[in-house]
Amino acid sequence: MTAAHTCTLLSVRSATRRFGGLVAVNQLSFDLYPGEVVGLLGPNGSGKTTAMNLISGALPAHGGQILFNGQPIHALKSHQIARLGIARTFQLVRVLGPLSCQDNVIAGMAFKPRPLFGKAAAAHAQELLQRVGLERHAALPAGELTYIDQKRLELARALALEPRLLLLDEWLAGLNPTELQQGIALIRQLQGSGLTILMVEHVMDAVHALCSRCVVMHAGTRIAEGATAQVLRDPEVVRAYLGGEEDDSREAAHA
Ligand SMILES: Nc1ncnc2c1ncn2[C@@H]1O[C@H](COP(=O)(O)OP(=O)(O)OP(=O)(O)O)[C@@H](O)[C@H]1O
Repeated sequence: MTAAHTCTLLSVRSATRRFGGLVAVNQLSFDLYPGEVVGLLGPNGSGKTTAMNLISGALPAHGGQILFNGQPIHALKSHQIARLGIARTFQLVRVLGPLSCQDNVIAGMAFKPRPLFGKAAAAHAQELLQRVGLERHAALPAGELTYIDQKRLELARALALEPRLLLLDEWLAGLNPTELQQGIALIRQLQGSGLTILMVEHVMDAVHALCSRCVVMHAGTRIAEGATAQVLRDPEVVRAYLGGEEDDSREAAHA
């Protein structure tokens, strides 16, 4: 085993997922190393969210392996994967609207390896709310937050798991330019704390600012991987993005 292998945090190996005749993720492979922020890119429908769902256990894979810290996780349930240290946010924000922000974060703690209760949970929730800039809203029902603040709350709830790997699915989408800069700064802070982050992102300014490396998918397949600037100049990547919506070729090719 090489040195690179011994320090791999996540290893996706030929992961495959079909929906009927459609191969949404086709033999996808890539590794993540501790402390990296890596972009998972590709045009709409290329399989990015499905790949995130395979890693987090929201969907079972139909082939391949996913190892976290050397341990196979592809056959585990999502709550077991969360306990091992993988947390995520969703493309469409999922906060518990009627509950206070503090209670939303406490709900996230139920899945952490050493759950906290009572005052200890409340104090930790307050720390997490502070970390994402929501400390003044602890008692507010989550449904009353603005869109970016709901995103911040979802992040605090993911951090409540004390993850080693954070999966962000278009966390920066829909933010105005000021909010985007705040969001980028927040992700940078998380990276500074040693967290490893895999982010699906269409906002290229954010990808350039945050991701040292990118994996690019098209029609379910990895078409490029490497340093961000280099990958984004790759003619196949440019073609995939300029090509617009996915065609049906993978159905024909892989059914
Ligand atoms: N639950 C599902 N049932 C059937 N098809 C699905 C399902 N989820 C995803 N797909 C299909 O799988 C393909 C990949 O979808 P996926 O959402 O992973 O792409 P994506 O790259 O995340 O797209 P976007 O950038 O638009 O979010 C698409 O053709 C999509 O329609």
